[in-house]
Amino acid sequence: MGKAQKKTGKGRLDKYYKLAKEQGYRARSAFKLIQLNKKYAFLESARCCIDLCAAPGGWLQVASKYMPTNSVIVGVDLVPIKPIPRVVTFASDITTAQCRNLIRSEIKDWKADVVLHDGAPNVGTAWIQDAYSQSELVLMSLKLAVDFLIKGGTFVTKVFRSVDYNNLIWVFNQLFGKVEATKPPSSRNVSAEIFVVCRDYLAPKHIDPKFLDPKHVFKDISSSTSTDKGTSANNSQANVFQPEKRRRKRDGYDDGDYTLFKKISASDFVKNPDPISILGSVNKISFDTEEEKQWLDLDITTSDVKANCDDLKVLGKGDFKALLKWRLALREEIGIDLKTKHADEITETVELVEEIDEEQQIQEELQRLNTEAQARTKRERRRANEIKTKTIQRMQLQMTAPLDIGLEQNDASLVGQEDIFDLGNAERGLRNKGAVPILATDEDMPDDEDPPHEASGGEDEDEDVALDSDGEREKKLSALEATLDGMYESYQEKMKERDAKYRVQQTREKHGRLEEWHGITEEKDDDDETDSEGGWDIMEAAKTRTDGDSSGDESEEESSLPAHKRNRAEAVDPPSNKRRKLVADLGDRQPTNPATQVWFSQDVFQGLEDVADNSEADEDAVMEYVVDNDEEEGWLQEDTSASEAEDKMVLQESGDDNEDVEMWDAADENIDVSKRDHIKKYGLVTAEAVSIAQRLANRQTTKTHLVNEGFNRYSLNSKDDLPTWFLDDEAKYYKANIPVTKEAVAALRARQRALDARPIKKIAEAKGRKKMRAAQRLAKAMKKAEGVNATSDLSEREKAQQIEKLMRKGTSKGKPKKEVKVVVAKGAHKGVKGRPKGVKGRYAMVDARMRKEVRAKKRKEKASKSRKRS
Ligand SMILES: C[S@@+](CC[C@H](N)C(=O)[O-])C[C@H]1O[C@@H](n2cnc3c(N)ncnc32)[C@H](O)[C@@H]1O
Repeated sequence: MGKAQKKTGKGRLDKYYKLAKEQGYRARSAFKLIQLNKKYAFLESARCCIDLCAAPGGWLQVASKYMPTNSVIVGVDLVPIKPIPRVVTFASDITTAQCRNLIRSEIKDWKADVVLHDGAPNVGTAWIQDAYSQSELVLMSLKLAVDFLIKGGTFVTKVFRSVDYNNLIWVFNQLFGKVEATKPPSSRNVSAEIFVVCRDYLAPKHIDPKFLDPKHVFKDISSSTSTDKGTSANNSQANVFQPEKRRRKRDGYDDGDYTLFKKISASDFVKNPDPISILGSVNKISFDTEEEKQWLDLDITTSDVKANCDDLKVLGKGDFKALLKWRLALREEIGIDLKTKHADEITETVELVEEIDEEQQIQEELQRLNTEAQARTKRERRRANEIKTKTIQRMQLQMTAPLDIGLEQNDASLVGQEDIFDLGNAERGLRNKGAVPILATDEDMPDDEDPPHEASGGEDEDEDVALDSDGEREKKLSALEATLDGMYESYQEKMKERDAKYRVQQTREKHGRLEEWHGITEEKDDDDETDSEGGWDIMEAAKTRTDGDSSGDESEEESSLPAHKRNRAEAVDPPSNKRRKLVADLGDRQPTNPATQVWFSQDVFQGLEDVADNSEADEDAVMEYVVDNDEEEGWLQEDTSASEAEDKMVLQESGDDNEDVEMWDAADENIDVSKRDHIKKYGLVTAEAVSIAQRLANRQTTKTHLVNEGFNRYSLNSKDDLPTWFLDDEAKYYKANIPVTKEAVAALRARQRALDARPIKKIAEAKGRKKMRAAQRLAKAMKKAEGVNATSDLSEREKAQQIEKLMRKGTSKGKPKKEVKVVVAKGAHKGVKGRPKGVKGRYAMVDARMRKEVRAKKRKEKASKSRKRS
């Protein structure tokens, strides 16, 4: 789980949570409705919508956004819902007649085109009031829906896969033309919730009340559950002893426990008197406590047992038996059960074993190994199948809204799949790839610890003798340069780490260079090996590294080299000084990694090669990696924002219809076009560029003149084989000085100011709220003033005074914020918990440093004010 993800509550702060925050939705569930609507498109044409169980209002926000203006939207929940523009809400229990009457009075004789229900009992603050179970709530919502829905209308409801699921679906099918159950991508995988979209309401003249009566709808199941308590255990037994053949009685999930994943601690499993039902009902046996971890080190806990404990849902009969045996052995080991074998019995067994002839032993051993291997392959195959099914399911459910940003990355069911396209890993992989030749070069070198320039005195002596003096000097020189380069790079690294200013400068420089850089110039290197590396390789490498965690090893290996060797190695093939363009044709390469194979074995990828052969357009099915680095100009993406400019690697998946994504093709590279595109999008962004443009516009210069100016002593320098530090220095100081005009700088500043002044959405909303409150205050004051004016008890003078007072209040800025006393947590206040002594009213404990910061801020403000005045 990533850092940003909250550890508790199913990692609540997932991408949809963040997206919801970003887009101003009150609940992440809003995306479920967006995705459902994307698939079934019921909101766009709806004129009236009723949302049952609507708090906090995420779905209402979506409805109000997607439904036509002037449509009627009504939201009901046990808890009050904060106002939403164009939406009427009230607090009521959807299972009551009062709720029905409220809706009726709201929509009058209209009929609803859509009825939504996302209710869940025991959710929200009013959970105590929830008397109904989820399924009953669904039925209640259906009862309301059939009352208000128009013929052909749509009812969307959330159901959980429980014992009642099939009965509910059956009822839906009686009342609607089309009933589909679906799980939108934003619905968490661990949740057993499913959304049923019932379309084409049949609007029968008479509906048998039994259809909507929980007693009748859920009768069968409840009777079976009450009489069949034993079957649940039997079912567990069946799960364990006939995992392949079993016909599970799909009881669904326990009420209130709608998670798909169940875990039990090893001690619970070992100590529980009914291990079989545990094996049949949980997904994993975990070893968390110290004692349990010690059990992992015991001989009886073989690697097979560990693997089996990890995922019980994929085990076969033999595996379950092995687990039960292990449990018995462990119980004996830890003294829960008495040892059954006496010492003499054991001796006897040993003697017996000795008697068995050797060949038979080998046969048995072979057979055992075979069975084990078979079981393992079977397990692997089953796992692969499961992964494949889940992937396909996800792809089917995946909708192409921009919000569907990928699949859940933390889903354990997609092991391996998520990191195929993990850019971070790929980047690391690439770096490590770059390191491979480095290490290889090092290994090829004589196995001594001497620095390169001293190597000639070691085992290389014979070779050195053969060298003429020039060659020798050259060799020494290049070795020296390599060392220098390495040292320079590590110096830069250290500077970067230490000096914040330097970092800012670097970033600025990078940004500065962004403008100067016009696309990807193919830097064809002599080093074919690196150039021929495709994006595929990188992905593969990244994947392998993640799997085997070898990246750490390699980098460790690298860092374990002596410093001078490392430096030399980097100098031999300085990966950080190259921008590589890696184009991988998917058709050319065969994935070797099983996870990758699973990914590409999906139906959607079938026939890709054929199509690629036939159509030129499909060459776009190429993944393009562009690797950049700190020293070189940044990657010129569409967005030049600081964070993106700092991204070192960008993966683009291009397609004909995707105009947003530019395809950088080495063969079809057109610097001018990309430059023009960039200018079109962002305008001129450097003072130099604006100055030149002004000169051109004012006819102070001509195109030919500019072209001629481009050929100068700065542009014709060959940069081949020059050390990095020298090139860096040159980039800083050795460049043509293009004159900039005051106007150009002013124009750019003005543009930046305009950009800065553009309020972000939140600010705009806050301003809107403020305005609305001010208007409300004024309206209230005016109403009161009218009242005062109308009274006959007051004299005209008193009336005027009161009205003036009221209007002053109405136009004031609202209640002044209560002053918060700042208490610095030092001296007597240090470490004080609760209210510090002698402090009255609202207070805030602050760090001493914070006060300094506040003072510094005030000082700065004061200074800037006085500067403005003068
Ligand atoms: C998952 S939330 C709904 C979220 C909502 N769709 C949204 O997007 O903001 C479930 C809601 O059902 C409400 N609820 C549960 N039982 C209810 C009942 N009997 N009547 C009305 N609302 C109920 C809860 O108060 C809770 O707010």
